[in-house]
Amino acid sequence: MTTLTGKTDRSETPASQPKPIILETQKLTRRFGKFTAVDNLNISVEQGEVFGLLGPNGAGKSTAIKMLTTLLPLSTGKAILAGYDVTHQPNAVRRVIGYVPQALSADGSLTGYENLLIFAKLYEIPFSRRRQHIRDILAFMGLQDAANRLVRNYSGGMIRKLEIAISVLHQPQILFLDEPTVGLDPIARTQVWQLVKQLCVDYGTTIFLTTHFLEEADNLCNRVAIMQQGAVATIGAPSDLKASLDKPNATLDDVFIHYTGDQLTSGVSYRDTARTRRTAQRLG
Ligand SMILES: Nc1ncnc2c1ncn2[C@@H]1O[C@H](COP(=O)(O)OP(=O)(O)OP(=O)(O)O)[C@@H](O)[C@H]1O
Repeated sequence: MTTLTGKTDRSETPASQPKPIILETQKLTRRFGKFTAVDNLNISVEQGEVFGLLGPNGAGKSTAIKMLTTLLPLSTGKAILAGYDVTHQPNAVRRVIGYVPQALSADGSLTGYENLLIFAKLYEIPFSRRRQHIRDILAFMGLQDAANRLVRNYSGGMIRKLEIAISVLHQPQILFLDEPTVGLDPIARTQVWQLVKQLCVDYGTTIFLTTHFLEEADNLCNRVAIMQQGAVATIGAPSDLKASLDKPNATLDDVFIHYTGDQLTSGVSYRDTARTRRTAQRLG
């Protein structure tokens, strides 16, 4: 079955077949002056995987995503996405990725449909297919009834869904989500995570995300990397990481604390930050 991403539905792929690596970094490094924000990052992500980049504030997660999405030049190292080199083939990389940044990116003064229309034009989706394509995506996101409402009247969860809809309009192979559920209430968070999972299951989209919600990362991610001070402290399937701790019924929180010490440079604990962000209002 051809899908939104233009790829084959994963359900048709035999489970035993090894999946290709769609994203690989080799010694990915970013310095700001003398400070190293991302330090020799080596990560590989399989096609169709949900991969989570975790870590305390300032660990380097957003900087890594900005390099992978061509928004920030690499200091040293290499990153290959869907066969394209981010340094030497940035335009090709941009065509195969979608990106939802932390900050609000939808235009509140336009309707949901108009927001999508602008990007459909930017992505050069042919006029004959534009209308139907936007309708299909709005339906997938459960936003069809809100299509003609101004986005400034959307809830935070609806805006996030619209931003994800915009980011997959051009059928990216890899979707980057930088803290997609920050500031959302628990119900909206669950809806967004379900959508992300659905994108992956139905359309084979590879998801690369950051989050501060470890329980959700545990449920959603096939593998996670925990970053600490720019470097990968550990990487693996949540179940394997939990099993590797000498603690019965260990959670991903336990794994996180084990590798990071659960302390921010400011002295505020990671859990406090996650709690604060849980109640934050994205739209002010
Ligand atoms: N443009 C910049 N100039 C100087 N330092 C920067 C710049 N961007 C990021 N940094 C620093 O790099 C480090 C990593 O920041 P980054 O935003 O990648 O962390 P993060 O893990 O995404 O944190 P958070 O969870 O708070 O989003 C931080 O110490 C930050 O202050």
